Amino acid sequence: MKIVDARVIVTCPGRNLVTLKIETDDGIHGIGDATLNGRELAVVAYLEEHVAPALIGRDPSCIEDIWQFFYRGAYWRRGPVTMSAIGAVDMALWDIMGKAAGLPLYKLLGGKSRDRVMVYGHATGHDIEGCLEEVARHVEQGYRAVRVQCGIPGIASTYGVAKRAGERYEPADSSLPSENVWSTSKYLNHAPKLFQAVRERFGDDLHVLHDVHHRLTPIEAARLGKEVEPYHLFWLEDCVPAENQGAFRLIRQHTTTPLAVGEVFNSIHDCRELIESQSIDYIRATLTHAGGITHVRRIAALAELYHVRTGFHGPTDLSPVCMGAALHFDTWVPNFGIQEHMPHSEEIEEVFPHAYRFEDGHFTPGEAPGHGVDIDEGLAAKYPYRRASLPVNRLEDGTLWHW
Ligand SMILES: O=C(O)C(=O)C[C@H](O)[C@H](O)CO
Ligand SMILES: [Mg+2]
Repeated sequence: MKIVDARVIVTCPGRNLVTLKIETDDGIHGIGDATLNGRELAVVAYLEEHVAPALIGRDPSCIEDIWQFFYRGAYWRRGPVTMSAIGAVDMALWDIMGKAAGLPLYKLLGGKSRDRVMVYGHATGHDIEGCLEEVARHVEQGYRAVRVQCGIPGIASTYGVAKRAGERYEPADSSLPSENVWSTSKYLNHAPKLFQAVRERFGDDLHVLHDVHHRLTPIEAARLGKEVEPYHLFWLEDCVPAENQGAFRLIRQHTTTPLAVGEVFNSIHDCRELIESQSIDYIRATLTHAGGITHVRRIAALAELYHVRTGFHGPTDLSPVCMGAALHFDTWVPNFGIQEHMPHSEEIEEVFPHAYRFEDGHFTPGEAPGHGVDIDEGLAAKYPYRRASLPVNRLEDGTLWHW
């Protein structure tokens, strides 16, 4: 089998999504997600100029060699643009090989380690009461695990809170970055009250998660982790920016609240120290942004040695293609923890027909060969690209902060 075509499809059914489609001479095609939120066209250019032409004529079954070719062979290693491009190629090749073998991807990876994949949904509210209503809605839908985020008194807007009640939260909310204001002290005073209210209303069994979105310093994160211990969070996510992996040791020394990190990581080198020092509990690096299945399974294997489990990033800025591939990975990987789930809009679901299904707080990947997700190119063409940027964040005195 040989690759005869590789092309990039950009579509914006409510948000930009980038898909690589690889076709072979025996009529099998595979697709991969290459969406890098707010920087979509950078990956498109990388794929179109440097990757797609070099794929033509290659044997798609040489998944490892093709991965090495684009990683080592590029000389300029790592980074979100390169690794998202490699991730899309890798996902598409696994899809092709699953279809060629007539097997769902999880069987190629090593088979089922579980019957279904637990996911967490997002509850967001302008205040604690609004958030509790959203938690209740998720519980009614069957979710066993819910991420809770709410507005902070005295701060006009913050990460994870939808503009209007009942609306979906989409962070890439304007053409150029909108500006948020942040106050660590107001946040730290308020956040524990939310978890207390969730426990009082929903009891002990619900898994409760929270995303700090990189805003604290290590000692502030240590304070938060320690203060919220009575509420038994499933995890506290991205409590500090993680360029300094050693910083997590300090947080770890102070708290038993489980820590999750890694949605912005692109390679095993971004988390090796975090994992080996046993400073975290969940690794969130995704198939799309961290070099695809071939690379993320190396991360998962390292993590397994240190009792670290997977908790893949799964926002709407990753397409159903990534979600489908992730659900196969989750079904197989021995050290699975949880999978994030932000439902895509109906328009997006129509553009990407898929075999995966939600039922009772869990997903199953389906039995279709490959990852089980396809793209309706005719429909995709009806939604042209629109530039959209993630916000930036400033402290109350104007200092640019982590968003
Ligand atoms: O889903 C999460 O945990 C996020 O933090 C979502 C991110 O803000 C989003 O993917 C940025 O593109
Ligand atoms: Mg996050």
